[in-house]
Amino acid sequence: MEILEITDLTVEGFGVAKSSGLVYFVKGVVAPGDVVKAVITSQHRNYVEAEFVELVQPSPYRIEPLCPHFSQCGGCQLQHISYQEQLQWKSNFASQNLWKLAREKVDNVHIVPSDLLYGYRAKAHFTFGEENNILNIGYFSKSDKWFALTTCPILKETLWVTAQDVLSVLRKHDLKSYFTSNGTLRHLQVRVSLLTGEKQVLVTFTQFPKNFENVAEEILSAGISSLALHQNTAQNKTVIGKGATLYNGNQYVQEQLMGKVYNITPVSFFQINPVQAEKLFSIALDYLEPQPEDIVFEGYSGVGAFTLLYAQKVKTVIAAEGVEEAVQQACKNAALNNVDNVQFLAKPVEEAAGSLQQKINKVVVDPPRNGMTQEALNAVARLQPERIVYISCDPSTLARDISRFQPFGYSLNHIQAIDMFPQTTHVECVALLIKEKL
Ligand SMILES: C[S@@+](CC[C@H](N)C(=O)[O-])C[C@H]1O[C@@H](n2cnc3c(N)ncnc32)[C@H](O)[C@@H]1O
Repeated sequence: MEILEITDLTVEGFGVAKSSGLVYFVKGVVAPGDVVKAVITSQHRNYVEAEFVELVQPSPYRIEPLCPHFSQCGGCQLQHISYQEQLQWKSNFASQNLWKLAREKVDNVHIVPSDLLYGYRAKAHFTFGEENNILNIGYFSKSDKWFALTTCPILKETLWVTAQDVLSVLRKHDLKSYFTSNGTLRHLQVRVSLLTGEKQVLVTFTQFPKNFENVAEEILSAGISSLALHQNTAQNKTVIGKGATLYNGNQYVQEQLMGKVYNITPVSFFQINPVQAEKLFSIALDYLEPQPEDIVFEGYSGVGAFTLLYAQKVKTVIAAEGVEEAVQQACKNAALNNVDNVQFLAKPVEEAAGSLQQKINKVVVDPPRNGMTQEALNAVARLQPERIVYISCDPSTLARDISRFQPFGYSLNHIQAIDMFPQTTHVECVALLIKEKL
């Protein structure tokens, strides 16, 4: 048995400790500042894996987690430490990555806190399963076992109530779950609009029930304005597959960001915490410093959530997004907001950035978690924009990409983090890269 002082947490929520020149990764509910007893589970050349056994001395940052599923769930890795300490962890995580991967020294990356510590998520997806033979909604645990939910406090209250209403309808129809009972019901996704209060539901099946029209009608009559039933036969846990989608009620719900309105379908990517997204985008807007003569290239533009916020302040925007459906949606959103100076390209950034004819003077990128490919990054750097605004949901891939932009003459000028997902280890950042004048 080892006695270890936990000094940090990994993104997965494992404790980090150092002892006798070795780094320990400790599984279990531990907090920075804890002194714990742990048992070694495997030994590697320069690190050791261990499992928490008992607390010797609790960290001063420890608090009682609000959610009864906390130890099992794995979705909220930081719920047991104070909010101030969560923010500190996120800021350190960004600083450490910037130094380790890009040799950019930024002490205490400024982080914008969230006003809501719980009840902030406007969209969630659940997996169906049975507990004591009763259909329920749940999540997969840290050890990949399905468990039924009695609550999920990071969700908006109306979202949770809507999920329960849909569940009641499905229970009446005696449907069984795919993942625990070989039935047909797979996932339930719910979104609530902060702008209109509309509720949007997506139910996925391996096979539609024979009476699906009745099921749809009953779900709609529970106060849901937009419903999609989707068929997915994939033998994995993906929500959306290749099967048909049947829309009932409205195809869209409307959401708003900084005065712009967006139609969102059940399969569109859209910010799940619109309040914090506005803070994120206003920092990105500051960094972009849009001017009437600017020609901007935006990569990974999704449904145009950020694009529409600055387009009318610049001359032209060329925006590239890899998912065709999102591009169609972006065009509709532009029209809805009378924005007519954006050309949306349904192309990967790798291809789009390399084929531009115009001189681009500013770039915005908002890639997925794994960051930019070297090919996309080269194509963007070759445009030689004077500034690049990089929106990122993973400080480690952000730092890696900053280091890849450095040989092209770019360096980090400003960076801020925004807490979009309190209680979790997710950190969103906006960075401004400026091209040095030779
Ligand atoms: C983090 S989202 C950003 C979306 C948008 N900026 C927003 O806030 O709504 C990343 C987007 O990049 C798209 N994407 C992923 N790889 C891509 C690629 N190689 N080229 C273009 N778009 C890509 C995804 O479909 C997704 O819409």
